[in-house]
Amino acid sequence: MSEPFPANEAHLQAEVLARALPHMQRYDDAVVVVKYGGHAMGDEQVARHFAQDIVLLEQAGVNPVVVHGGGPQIGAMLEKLGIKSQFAAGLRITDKATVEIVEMVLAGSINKQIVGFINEAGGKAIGLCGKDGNMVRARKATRTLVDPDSKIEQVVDLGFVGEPDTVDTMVLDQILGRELIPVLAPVAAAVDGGTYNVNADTFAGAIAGALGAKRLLLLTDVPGVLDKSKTLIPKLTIAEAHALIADGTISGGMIPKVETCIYALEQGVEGVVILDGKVPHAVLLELLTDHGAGTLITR
Ligand SMILES: Nc1ncnc2c1ncn2[C@@H]1O[C@H](COP(=O)(O)OP(=O)(O)O)[C@@H](O)[C@H]1O
Ligand SMILES: CC(=O)N[C@@H](CCC(=O)OP(=O)(O)O)C(=O)O
Repeated sequence: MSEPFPANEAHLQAEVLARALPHMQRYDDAVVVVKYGGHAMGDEQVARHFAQDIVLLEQAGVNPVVVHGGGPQIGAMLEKLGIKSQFAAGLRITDKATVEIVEMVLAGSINKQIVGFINEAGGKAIGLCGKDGNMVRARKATRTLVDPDSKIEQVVDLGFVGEPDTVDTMVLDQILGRELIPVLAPVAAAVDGGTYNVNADTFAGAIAGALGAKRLLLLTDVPGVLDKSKTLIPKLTIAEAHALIADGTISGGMIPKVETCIYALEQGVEGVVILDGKVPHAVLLELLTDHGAGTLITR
């Protein structure tokens, strides 16, 4: 339990709660998918605040679904094991040895860590990955990249990197609305039974689309989408986002993030926000106060 406000500040707490009411009503019974990126997870105190936010949402009648990443944590484990890793278009080129580590780190240690934090905050979290109940089946992902010098297009083999092919929400439908909070690791089954490493943003977008989520929040380590002079862009349309990818303003890990936003919006998700997950209570700030944070992308 946190320290109570002194008596003279208690009215402030009541005021704050009352002001959150219209926001709570807006999201009553709605599904909100929150993607918690590996870079945003670094600080344990921030992770505890994140867990509190998720439990508070659930208490307020929202149905939060957490999808987590873990890119830096996978990188650290690969380095420990002496396995080299490379990225193309923001995606980790994943060989057989790497996909085993990816599954171990994502569906094992990180998933259970987040479940632990949410349960410590008084929630009832259930940790799953895309393989559970055949929730997410993936197909092999490919990317075509243009060589900056020769300008020749090259197809890059990303190995065991998958893109969601089908999403079966049966397991999530059983969980949601019953005070249980699903926490999902972005590992999926291949149609032939193997394992695919799926970018966590892409995974979150597919889940949000399949569930018809009202909001998708992507928590990362930057304030949102930044322009060339590193200033936050508060609002973007799909067309503007495409243009920023094409002119190179959006690069690296921000590419799958923004592509996910576009996909989720096209699937019917009402609004998608990219925001800084290292800000304490970033989720509550975005959903339950008048001050939106980060970059809101809309159709
Ligand atoms: N235009 C941009 N605005 C903000 N971040 C960008 C942009 N272009 C590239 N990035 C990079 O994308 C990173 C976020 O993606 P990523 O590292 O994959 O985060 P996460 O682990 O949270 O998914 C930022 O830290 C930044 O280095
Ligand atoms: C294919 C691919 O790139 N998969 C990611 C999965 C984890 C992830 O996406 O984590 P963040 O959200 O922290 O970046 C990876 O291997 O790093």
